[in-house]
Amino acid sequence: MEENEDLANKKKHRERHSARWKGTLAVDRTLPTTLAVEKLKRRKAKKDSLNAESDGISAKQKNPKAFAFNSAIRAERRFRRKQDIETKKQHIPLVDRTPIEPPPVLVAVVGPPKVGKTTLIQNLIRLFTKTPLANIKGPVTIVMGKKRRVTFIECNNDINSMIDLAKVADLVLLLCDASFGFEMEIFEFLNICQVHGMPRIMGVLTHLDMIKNSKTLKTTKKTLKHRFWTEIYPGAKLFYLSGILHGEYLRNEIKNLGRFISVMKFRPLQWRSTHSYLLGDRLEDLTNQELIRRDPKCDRNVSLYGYVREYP
Ligand SMILES: Nc1nc2c(ncn2[C@@H]2O[C@H](COP(=O)(O)OP(=O)(O)OP(=O)(O)O)[C@@H](O)[C@H]2O)c(=O)[nH]1
Repeated sequence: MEENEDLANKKKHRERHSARWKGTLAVDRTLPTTLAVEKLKRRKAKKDSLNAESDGISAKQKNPKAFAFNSAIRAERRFRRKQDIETKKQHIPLVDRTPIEPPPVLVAVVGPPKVGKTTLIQNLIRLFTKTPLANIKGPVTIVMGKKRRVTFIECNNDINSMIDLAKVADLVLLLCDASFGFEMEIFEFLNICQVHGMPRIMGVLTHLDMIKNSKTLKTTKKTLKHRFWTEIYPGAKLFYLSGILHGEYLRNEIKNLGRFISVMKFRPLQWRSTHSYLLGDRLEDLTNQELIRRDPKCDRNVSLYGYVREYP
């Protein structure tokens, strides 16, 4: 009887109603989730930094082993790089002495005969001025941007012109007939450039449409590119003008080349800073015509227009 009374007094077992326990949303609370781990890590890092700050020592000082380098080679490289940067800072920086209103950038178009120099200059002039220029006599200066004027000069195929232009050109467009390959003139010009401070040089491959086989075209482009890189420097810019249509190069390719020239930055050259020069791009004879008529060999008064590029 007593036993029965005890059982009646005891609470009855009740089923759990929570969904977690019914199995549908059961989550093992003992396993930490990635979020929880992240949170813990962050809390620990904060605590560590606070501790370090309070002690007045950094985490690196506190636990140097954790910050020791893993690879001796990598550490050596890092050290060498740091030293290089420090030594570089010790050099006297190159002073850019270009005036506020700089003279036009001089672009020399160099290459063997019949390679397409005149056509290229004409196309570039047409692109920026929207006016075709049929006859090109001497240097042509055009405006390429808000702050950039460019003078194009075609280089004659003689050594004197090459030497003169190598001394004054800011940028050289080195044209090469891809169906023929690099010619002697190109190597000659590069040698001349080398002793005159080496201006910026960009290669332009023309007559690519003469190579009909696509496989040959691909290999030619590749070989010429690598040959060009060995002569200038690996990675030197080389443009491809893949064909001519109605006497003009493809508009897109010319646009690309023009854009490249218009935004190009020029480093001041050491050689130029010690060799001032005057570039006359226009010449006018002011002598009295009557005097010339009387004596064709009389002394002449000549007026030269151009820019003095003087570096004090
Ligand atoms: N098929 C083809 N013909 C071209 C290409 N580039 C130029 N030409 C032609 O080659 C000929 C010579 O071009 P020019 O621009 O006069 O060459 P140049 O280098 O100024 O010649 P010189 O002033 O005599 O040294 C022209 O008839 C052009 O149409 C090209 O990529 N493909």
